[in-house]
Amino acid sequence: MAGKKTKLRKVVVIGTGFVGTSYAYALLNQGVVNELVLIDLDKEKAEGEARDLNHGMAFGNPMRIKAGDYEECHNADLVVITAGANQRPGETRLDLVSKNAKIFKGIINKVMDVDFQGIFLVATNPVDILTQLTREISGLPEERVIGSGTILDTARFRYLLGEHFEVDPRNVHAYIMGEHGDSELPVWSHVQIGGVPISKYAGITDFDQNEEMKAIFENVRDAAYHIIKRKGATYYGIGLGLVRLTRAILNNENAIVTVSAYLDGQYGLDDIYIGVPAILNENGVREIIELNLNDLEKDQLRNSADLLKEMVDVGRKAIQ
Ligand SMILES: NC(=O)C1=CN([C@@H]2O[C@H](COP(=O)(O)OP(=O)(O)OC[C@H]3O[C@@H](n4cnc5c(N)ncnc54)[C@H](O)[C@@H]3O)[C@@H](O)[C@H]2O)C=CC1
Ligand SMILES: CC(=O)C(=O)O
Repeated sequence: MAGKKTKLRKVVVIGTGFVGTSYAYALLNQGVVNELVLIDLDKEKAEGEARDLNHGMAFGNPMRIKAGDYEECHNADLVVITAGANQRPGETRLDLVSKNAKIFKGIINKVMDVDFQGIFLVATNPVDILTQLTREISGLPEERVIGSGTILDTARFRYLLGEHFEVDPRNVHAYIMGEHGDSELPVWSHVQIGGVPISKYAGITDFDQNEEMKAIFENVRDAAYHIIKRKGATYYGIGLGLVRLTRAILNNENAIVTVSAYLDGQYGLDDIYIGVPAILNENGVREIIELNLNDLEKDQLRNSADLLKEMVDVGRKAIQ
């Protein structure tokens, strides 16, 4: 029967460690793509992961999964990068910058060598800095280079607020902005529960002084440390977050999500990738949502951006 040809949706994931394979597993369960190619420095690992995932196909969603090489990026819609070192207990994300910047230089050059025309989605830490370096190395337009940014932190914030107020986290609207890391900020001025501002819902006005609210934010900010101390790495949350972003992009959803996106004057910041709410669609970042932040939030965002700018320079020097 002649019919409308459906567009193939091909994703390549580079790095098949904890994060890359959690993403692949979540993709298989949610049926977002037609083809998934796994690339890793350790080719045997990528091959083993592809076989294992394929053996779940009868219970998941039909798609092609295989291990491959960089030429697969030529016609990919999306290249997701999860390759590189992760934090050891006590290490910050920023401690990884030089090591992972060098790994990224090699990876991005190999992807661009095969004339990649799609969108990069970066998860490797420090994610804001590696996203900026990905853009600089690849030369792609900024809207087509995206970092997972604070998508996970925002999900953690919504989850903890939902637990505290006994409301489904899907009905909690809240953002974490800034660095995906220790300098991030909770945007208390825009938290809403079912459309009701949190100050009205909870009867609290000074969130930064309230012990319970402070503890919620600290648990968000320090979540990775708490998990890494207990199990060595975090991966399920970000795996699902990356699928959320994949859907927003490949389904042309125009979804508002917090990602690391390029600022060119928004929030008074220039030439920086940082976590902000943005509208994502098949072209990448369509638009940055500019919230009316209060003075404290503006200061916190600027401090976070200043720190990231310094670390971008460290990353640039490492790959000169
Ligand atoms: N953005 C976020 O919210 C999150 C980011 N992460 C970050 O994701 C990254 C990956 O973490 P894990 O999967 O736990 O690490 P992992 O060590 O389990 O996996 C990393 C993989 O990268 C591969 N790799 C290393 N160099 C490579 C190269 N040049 N080319 C191709 N593959 C290469 C390794 O062989 C390994 O399979 C880390 O930087 C981690 O901090 C982790 C959790 C959340
Ligand atoms: C490791 C990391 O970046 C996280 O879990 O937030």
